[in-house]
Amino acid sequence: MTRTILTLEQMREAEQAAECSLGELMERAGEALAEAVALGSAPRAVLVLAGPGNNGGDGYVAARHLRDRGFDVRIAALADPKSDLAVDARTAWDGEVERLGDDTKPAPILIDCLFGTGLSRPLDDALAATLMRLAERAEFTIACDLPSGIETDSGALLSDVPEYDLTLALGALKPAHRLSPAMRHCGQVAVADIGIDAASDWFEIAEPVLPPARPEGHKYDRGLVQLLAGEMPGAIALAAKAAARSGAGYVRLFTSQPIEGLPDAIVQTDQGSVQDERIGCLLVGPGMGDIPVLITLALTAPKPIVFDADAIRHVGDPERLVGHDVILTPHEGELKALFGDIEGSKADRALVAAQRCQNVVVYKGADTLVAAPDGRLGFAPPAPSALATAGTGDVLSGIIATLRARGMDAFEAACAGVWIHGRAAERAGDPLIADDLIAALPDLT
Ligand SMILES: NC(=O)C1=CN([C@@H]2O[C@H](COP(=O)(O)OP(=O)(O)OC[C@H]3O[C@@H](n4cnc5c(N)ncnc54)[C@H](OP(=O)(O)O)[C@@H]3O)[C@@H](O)[C@H]2O)[C@@H](O)CC1
Ligand SMILES: Nc1ncnc2c1ncn2[C@@H]1O[C@H](COP(=O)(O)OP(=O)(O)O)[C@@H](O)[C@H]1O
Ligand SMILES: [K+]
Repeated sequence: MTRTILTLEQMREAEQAAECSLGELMERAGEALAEAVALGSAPRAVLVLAGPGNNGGDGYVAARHLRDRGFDVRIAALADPKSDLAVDARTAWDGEVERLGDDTKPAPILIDCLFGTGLSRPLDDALAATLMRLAERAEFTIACDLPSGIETDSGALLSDVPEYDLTLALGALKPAHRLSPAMRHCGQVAVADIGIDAASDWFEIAEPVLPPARPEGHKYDRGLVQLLAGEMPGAIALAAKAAARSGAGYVRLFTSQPIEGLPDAIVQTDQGSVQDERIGCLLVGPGMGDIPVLITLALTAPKPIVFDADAIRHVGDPERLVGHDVILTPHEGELKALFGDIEGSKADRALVAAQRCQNVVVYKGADTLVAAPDGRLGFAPPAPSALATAGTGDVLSGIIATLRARGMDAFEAACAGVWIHGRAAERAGDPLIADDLIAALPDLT
């Protein structure tokens, strides 16, 4: 299922537009938090850390519901509640409230309700140290909405942040749940439906629906991927094999020097034209090296193109791509080489890049984003860090080129490719080499 992602501003608008009162939203949030804890653990000792805002308010509500479910609940508050809603929630809790500090005793279950989307500055050192200590001593840690210390729109860590077992996002995911470095601190991320109903162009990329192959179809129906080889045979071989194993009907490689060890089914030729009507998608960049003329050649083709790796560095001016049908797959360095320094969060940078070249941009990294020029932004679910090894990007561009050749729209193909790539990595294990991803592709495509 696709999960919506809302920024701080969108979240606040959605809260105001909700059909029920804000108090009711908080009641549902706290109840959902208690439910999540009860699902993860039999009744035992719980410590709720409550901040001064509405995140703290959620904590008082959760405490009440957990006590009703038989949990032995303590609350440690950083300060008295400041917001009206939090004051009401505090009033409805008739148990004791400890003052949070160096001497606060840990409990096996820790619920962090210190700060959520309203965090405006780093936690002070003593508070961050107390939070780290209590999280280390707990057996099950759960963050309400966001781990405290995380900036919701950028995913930045403003101070030391524990790694939680579970984060319960209220109403919708926030960008930080799917941006680095924050996302690795969230653990499993569940969304509580509290009655917020907001549409957004931002979402978490979900399992794709791939185009079915026509039973009576021929090889071109399944997609002809045309690769333009350059100087480095290893990278182009990975991309070609990934394209073939993603279900392309035909993978053809224009190369002046045949590459040894490729399956015979991948046709290698030094003849041919990028004008061939049957081409479903061109792929240029993996193993390209310093042959910029390949970009000029590819841009004469009236067909979709994937530009990866060296091809991205050699485009020169992003506006050169306007009017063409291109997917770009840059990592951080390649994005910077083509677009220069762009201000803002990774999400902002991805969208500015897509706008400037008027094409789909797959902005890779530990967090990968897929941006469209119309403002759609897909956030990849977490993928194994074992992907940080040479050649995995070549595999990704091969997958995306095939999905494009199979007839998927550029944005859909890019999102689907990113999702499949991450799941292939999960199957390949840790450590992995890029070739292992290819072996996992047939089951996923
Ligand atoms: N969205 C929804 O539909 C619903 C949202 N709900 C919940 O509301 C949460 C957002 O609540 P929120 O806006 O009150 O902000 P919150 O995160 O509690 O923190 C603000 C307080 O902390 C303070 N403060 C900030 N940084 C600080 C620091 N470093 N060190 C010390 N203090 C610091 C700040 O003070 P100030 O900056 O004003 O000085 C202010 O007092 C959201 O995450 C979700 O849990 C649900 O209840 C209902 C449905
Ligand atoms: N720490 C990480 N966690 C998850 N995925 C990662 C991480 N580092 C890199 N990746 C993914 O691995 C791939 C690396 O691609 P790229 O940087 O182009 O490498 P190469 O050029 O060697 O193939 C990208 O899909 C990227 O999103
Ligand atoms: K929190």
